[in-house]
Amino acid sequence: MSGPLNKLEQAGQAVWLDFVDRKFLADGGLRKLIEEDGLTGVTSNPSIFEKAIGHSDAYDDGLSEYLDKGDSTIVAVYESLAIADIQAAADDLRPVYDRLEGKDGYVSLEVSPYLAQATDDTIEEARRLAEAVDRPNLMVKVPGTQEGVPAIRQLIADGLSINVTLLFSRDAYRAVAMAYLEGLEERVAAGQPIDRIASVASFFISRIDAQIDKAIDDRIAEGDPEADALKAIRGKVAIANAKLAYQDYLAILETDRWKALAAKGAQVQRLLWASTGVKDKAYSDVLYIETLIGRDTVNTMPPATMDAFRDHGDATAQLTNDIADAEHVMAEADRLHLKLGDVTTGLVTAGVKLFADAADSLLGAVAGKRDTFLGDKLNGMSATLPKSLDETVETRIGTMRKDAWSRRLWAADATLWTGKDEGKWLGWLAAGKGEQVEEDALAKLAEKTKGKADVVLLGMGGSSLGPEVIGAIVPPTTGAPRFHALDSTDPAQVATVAGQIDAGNTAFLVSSKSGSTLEPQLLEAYFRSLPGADTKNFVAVTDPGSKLEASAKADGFGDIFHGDPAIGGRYSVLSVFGMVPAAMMGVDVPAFFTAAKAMVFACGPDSPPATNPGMRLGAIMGEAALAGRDKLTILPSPSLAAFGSWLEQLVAESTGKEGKGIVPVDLEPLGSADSYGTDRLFVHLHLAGDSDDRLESTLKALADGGHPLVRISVADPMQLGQEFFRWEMATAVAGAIIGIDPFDQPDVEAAKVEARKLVDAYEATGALEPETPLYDDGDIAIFAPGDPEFAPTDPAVLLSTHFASLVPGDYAGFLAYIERNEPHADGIARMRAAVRDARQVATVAGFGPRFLHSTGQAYKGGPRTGSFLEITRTPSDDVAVPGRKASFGTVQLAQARGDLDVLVERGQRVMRVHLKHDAAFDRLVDMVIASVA
Ligand SMILES: O=P(O)(O)OC[C@H]1O[C@](O)(CO)[C@@H](O)[C@@H]1O
Ligand SMILES: O=C[C@H](O)[C@H](O)COP(=O)(O)O
Repeated sequence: MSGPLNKLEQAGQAVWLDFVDRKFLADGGLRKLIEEDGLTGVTSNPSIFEKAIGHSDAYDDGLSEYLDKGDSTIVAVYESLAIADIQAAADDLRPVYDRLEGKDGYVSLEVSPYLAQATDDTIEEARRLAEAVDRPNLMVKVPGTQEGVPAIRQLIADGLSINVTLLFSRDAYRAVAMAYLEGLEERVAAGQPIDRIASVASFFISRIDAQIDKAIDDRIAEGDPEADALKAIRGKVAIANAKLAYQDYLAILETDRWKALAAKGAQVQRLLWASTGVKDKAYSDVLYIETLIGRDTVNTMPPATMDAFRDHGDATAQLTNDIADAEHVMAEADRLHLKLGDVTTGLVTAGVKLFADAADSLLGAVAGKRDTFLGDKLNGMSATLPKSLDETVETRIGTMRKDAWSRRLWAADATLWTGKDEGKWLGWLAAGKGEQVEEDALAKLAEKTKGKADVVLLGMGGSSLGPEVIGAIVPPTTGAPRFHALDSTDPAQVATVAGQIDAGNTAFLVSSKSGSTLEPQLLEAYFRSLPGADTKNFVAVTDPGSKLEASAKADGFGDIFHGDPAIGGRYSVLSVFGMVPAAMMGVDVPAFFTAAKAMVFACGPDSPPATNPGMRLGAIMGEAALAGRDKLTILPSPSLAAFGSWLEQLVAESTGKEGKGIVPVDLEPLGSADSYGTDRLFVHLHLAGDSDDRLESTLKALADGGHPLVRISVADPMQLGQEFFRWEMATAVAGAIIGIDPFDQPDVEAAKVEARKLVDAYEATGALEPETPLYDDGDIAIFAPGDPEFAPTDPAVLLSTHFASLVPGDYAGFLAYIERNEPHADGIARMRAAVRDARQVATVAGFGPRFLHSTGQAYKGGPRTGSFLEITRTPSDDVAVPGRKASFGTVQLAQARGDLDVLVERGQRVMRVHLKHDAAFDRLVDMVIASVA
């Protein structure tokens, strides 16, 4: 053969192809080039794979095969495809490699561009890729950044063949040339062979001209007096730079250091001309080939450039011609202040970014294909947002991608948030993969619990809400015990649960991360005192070293499970705090995690924000909050109604602080679309099979009316774990956008301190501190200690004044320290609907003390837009706490008063209505509804 491409070989230059594509390989395209054009190598980069994989369906068969395994990360999927191509190309080139005894015949695969600034990670990744590709004619491509240089030295010393990429300056080239020599010297010193180690230094051409030429054009357009001199070097700087780099190469060959290595069989590190497709169409399409032909060099050509050279290239060697001219061009560039140094430095950063962008886009494309493949095994999500919110969300997603939020979140980078200790609180990421629980131990516990009639969980907030939601939504196996979560000091509620069980045939679960929360302590004392209760049937779930762990051990609990201290309570549902109760209530935990995995991987570090369901939802929540839509209104389909009580703790306690945050609105009765203000973000969670016509038509009306609406679809209740994980990620992301630490709860302790003070005083004196009501008729009493504006008067006036202060953007809260039962929930719902419709404000409600460990943080620390009606009552049948003077009823009242004091202190509006007997509740409901009518 004697075409121009073949002639390059005679001039000492190797022809490589800067392109990979599955179909091209499968069709024998590469073998044809090897046979007909004398091609001896192939290069790839993230942009090349992005074009190949991201924009064609040629890879879909391979993709399905991989995705079938179920637990592949997106990077693993991408790598499997890329590696298969690289192996195929390496196999095509293997005869060349063998014939040339390892001097050529290489295929290059680049390390992740995300690692270009990390030496150790680059080393690790290069070793891993070399092992995975498992071909002697692989060159691992490593960026020649400052951090890349020591990695290159190490990898050469390891015995890998390395293609150093992203070289733009002679200084950078000389640094990697030295790293190559050092790596070889290290091997020689260790008595290892060096003759099969190949390396190329990829020196980029066209990207330099693209920058310099643009600067020249701008200067000429501005009327620069040096226009002629500038024009004279247009399109010449990159070539001159490369020619001089080649002179540097020749100089290295003259050193004794090199000669010593050569004597041991070392191969030269060839300069490879990369980026040789012309970017300025005004230039000859073979400009960056013809000018750079010389001995022991490589030119890697994009297919079009290769075709052009085959067609009309001139293979005369010119690389060492006109060196003085090259020096003159460089001197002129310097004199004309074209700042080549800055350009080449900038190109390295831009080059890393460009490849990272391509990788993001590629991973996004793979993620999209993966989602399609998974179908409804991955819970779906769609959003209808008003235009301005949609734009800010997309802009945010763009900056999140550029700033690598997916990777940084998984890498526990606290600078995503406030830069404090957030990095220590990300154990929930691993928990999502099931890494925090031991399935065998749970299976044993499930077996042990099977024979019991009931399981009663005693715990608060993060230690009870997740299990309660699982119990309400996920179907247990048949014959499993009934499950009760008790998170109250309300005497009636305690008595209700006690009345439903036989303590001798019940498994009790005392659940507290800190192991020092008051309520589970009191409840444990109470249930252990019931006839038939046996501590062997008690299980503790707590963090290692807690007070609960010590007492459970001392008291002979049947089992103790340890939580992960790197997980905060509200993020703990996929750890033992959710999974121990799940196992006890008969949920198939391994199957639950298998179903959850699809979301965990979809939200993985390699899933760019646009295709990362947790990140996208977090961006919507965060941006909506910043735009004043800070009331996250949860509208589930009937079977998912319970989900909100877990979600509201996560969102409220995580984001509601420093006067900022998101106020979750759960279980608010559905209103007409026009009863909602512009401070709402609606989220509809839908379980397949559920239907609710009124809800559906309201959702449609909301979206049509310009309200933001996120719709989430869950195909199967076993996929509930996906929602736990999605929302954890989303909340962490929303926290980052809002600018707070989503893992602390700075305002929760204050109410506990106030309640403790009152209880301690009670234990000492036998009475709670007296208070003076504004109104008392023997049925109800009203207090408003925080507001001096209130004078003793008629209750109707007090209530209407209280609600009259609500303006759009505010929210009304009903904090009810009474039994959580249906009649109470109904009454509260009626009051909420009346206030919402009358004042066009969001309404929230919580039963105390349950909500104190959940949404209470946001009510105290979040936006100061709340106006609360606290409801307390004198219980008709109080329940004593064994070993204490204070009864459950007294403790509950102390908690309510402590809560009120702190709300007042934090500048929220609050009025308290005390019911002197249970029947007064209905009267209160009527009075509230009348007060806003
Ligand atoms: O599991 P623990 O330590 O008993 O805490 C229960 C709940 O109380 C809180 O600390 C709030 O008081 C929550 O964050 C937590 O989920
Ligand atoms: O190794 C090859 C390089 O990655 C490639 O030549 C870069 O070319 P570009 O500047 O056209 O992206």
